[in-house]
Amino acid sequence: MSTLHLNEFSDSANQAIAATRQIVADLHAELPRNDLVAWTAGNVSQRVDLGEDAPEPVPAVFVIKPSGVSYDELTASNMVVCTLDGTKIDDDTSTGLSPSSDTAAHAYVYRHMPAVGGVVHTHSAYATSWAARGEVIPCVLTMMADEFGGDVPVGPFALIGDDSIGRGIVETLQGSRSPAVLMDRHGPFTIGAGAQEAVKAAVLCEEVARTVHLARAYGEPQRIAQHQIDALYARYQNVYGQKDHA
Ligand SMILES: O=C(CO)[C@@H](O)[C@H](O)COP(=O)(O)O
Repeated sequence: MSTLHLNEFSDSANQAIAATRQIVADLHAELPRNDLVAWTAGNVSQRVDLGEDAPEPVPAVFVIKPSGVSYDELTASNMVVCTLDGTKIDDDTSTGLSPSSDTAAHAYVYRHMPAVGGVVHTHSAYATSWAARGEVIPCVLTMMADEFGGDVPVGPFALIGDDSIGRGIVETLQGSRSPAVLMDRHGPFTIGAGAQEAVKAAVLCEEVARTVHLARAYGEPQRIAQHQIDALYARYQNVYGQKDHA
């Protein structure tokens, strides 16, 4: 198939893509702000559903950062637009501006988890130290029950560059309440309804990785009973926060 260009999409699709490029560029600033990344090693993406405006066979695209570019230099105009097979479209960025090296993993998640609208990857220090040991973070804090609905699971060891990481994320998170997976000896990947929710999960994943690590330095924290985890999860997911307020 020849390279798609943005001008093949409808006006409303272009507006949705432009808005998403701004959202994804802005959310990348949260990674260094929350101390989740070193240098350029972390990325955020968000799906754009094109609905009835889709030029067949492209029902959705996603927006992700270019690889290896400083967070300070990320703007809406250098966010890369890809089809769900991970191919960059002609998106008015330079042809030399390659998407993140984790693009194939994000694309695999979008293809296999239709409810997921945002994906984040970081190498945040404490979560990555659990990943380095291949150790599940046990649900010993109410915040974990709230956000993750249980333990933060570990996914398989997988090499970067093809579908392997994406397959590991999907295998681990499909059917799980957790929006975070610690990929074995790599680091955390998080998902959400949109990129903002996935960034939130990345921030909270690092927070619970840090606090459980600190707790274990002085003792053996106890896992919360399953019925209490279920009650906390139900309350946080359904009652916490403001109604009709992002
Ligand atoms: O884990 C790795 C590399 O080992 C990746 O997560 C990269 O560190 C992400 O960098 P970008 O290509 O997104 O800039």
